Amino acid sequence: MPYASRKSLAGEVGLQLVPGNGAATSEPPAVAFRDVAAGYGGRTVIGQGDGGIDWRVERGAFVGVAGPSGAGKTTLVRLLTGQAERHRGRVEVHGHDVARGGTRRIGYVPQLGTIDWDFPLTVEQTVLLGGTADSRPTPWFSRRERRHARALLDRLGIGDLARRHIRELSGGQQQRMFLARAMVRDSDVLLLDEPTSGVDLRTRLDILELLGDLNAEGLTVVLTTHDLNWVAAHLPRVAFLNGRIVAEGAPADVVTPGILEEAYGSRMRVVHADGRVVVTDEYGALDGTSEAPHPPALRDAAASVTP
Ligand SMILES: Nc1ncnc2c1ncn2[C@@H]1O[C@H](COP(=O)(O)OP(=O)(O)OP(=O)(O)O)[C@@H](O)[C@H]1O
Repeated sequence: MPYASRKSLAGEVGLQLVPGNGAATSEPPAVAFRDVAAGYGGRTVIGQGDGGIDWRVERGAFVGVAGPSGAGKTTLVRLLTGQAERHRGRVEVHGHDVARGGTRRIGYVPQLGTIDWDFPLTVEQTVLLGGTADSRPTPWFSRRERRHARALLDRLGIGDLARRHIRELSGGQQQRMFLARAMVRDSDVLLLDEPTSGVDLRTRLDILELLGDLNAEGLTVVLTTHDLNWVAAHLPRVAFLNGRIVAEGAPADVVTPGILEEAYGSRMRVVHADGRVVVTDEYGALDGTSEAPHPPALRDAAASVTP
């Protein structure tokens, strides 16, 4: 189900969704970057120069962070998990400074390509280990923890794979396992680093549906992606990053040739057709990162549009 329809459904059952940044609330945002610069070995890769990154994600938002390779997307995510070198500024999760243990409410789904799949772990063990970042009295897991992990795996549709070795999973199943791992700590902010990479179209849609359900239940979702058309078609909000936040807003407002050129440094065309926004390269071919299907009307429009 597309995200927009899902929100209507949530509305029908009385769920109060915050559709994205800008919603009025007196509570601190789910995520806040305040004048932040960060990088590696002393080299600043985001927030260079005088202007650090100022960015906030409101509670209940569902936002995709897009930008070219090397733009700092993973670094931005790592700042939220306390794994990146912060050169200045402050990063907060629900008003708590990440540098002072504020990562407790963050659930993180890493890029699948960064995982050592030969590590001798079962699916259930991987999920359980997601809950052990805080100090625990015993090195083993309680029955309650196991039940919780099993319930999450069941909910994500892979309960029957709990005893399998992690290497035996498909890409979509791996994503679900890491989602369960991210949720096992009762996180209310989910961070996903490129969940659309290396999985097929069906799996992308399944992941989107799952994330939409979790978001409808109140979780804040922030993901990074290279897939512009997937973001434009399905997410309510997108932020473009290239060392700094270039623009942020609803796809219809910020997926524009000018902003794309500023973020990516190259000319792209943007087609509006059938109520959707589609990015193509300068020859009119659909953005190569996307496998999203597009109706013939979009392709015709893509072929005829001028930049
Ligand atoms: N561990 C590291 N040590 C040194 N430099 C790093 C490290 N990780 C990333 N970088 C550099 O930081 C910059 C930003 O990298 P980052 O991985 O955050 O970008 P990205 O937008 O996620 O890229 P991609 O889309 O290719 O994954 C790049 O120039 C990269 O080479």
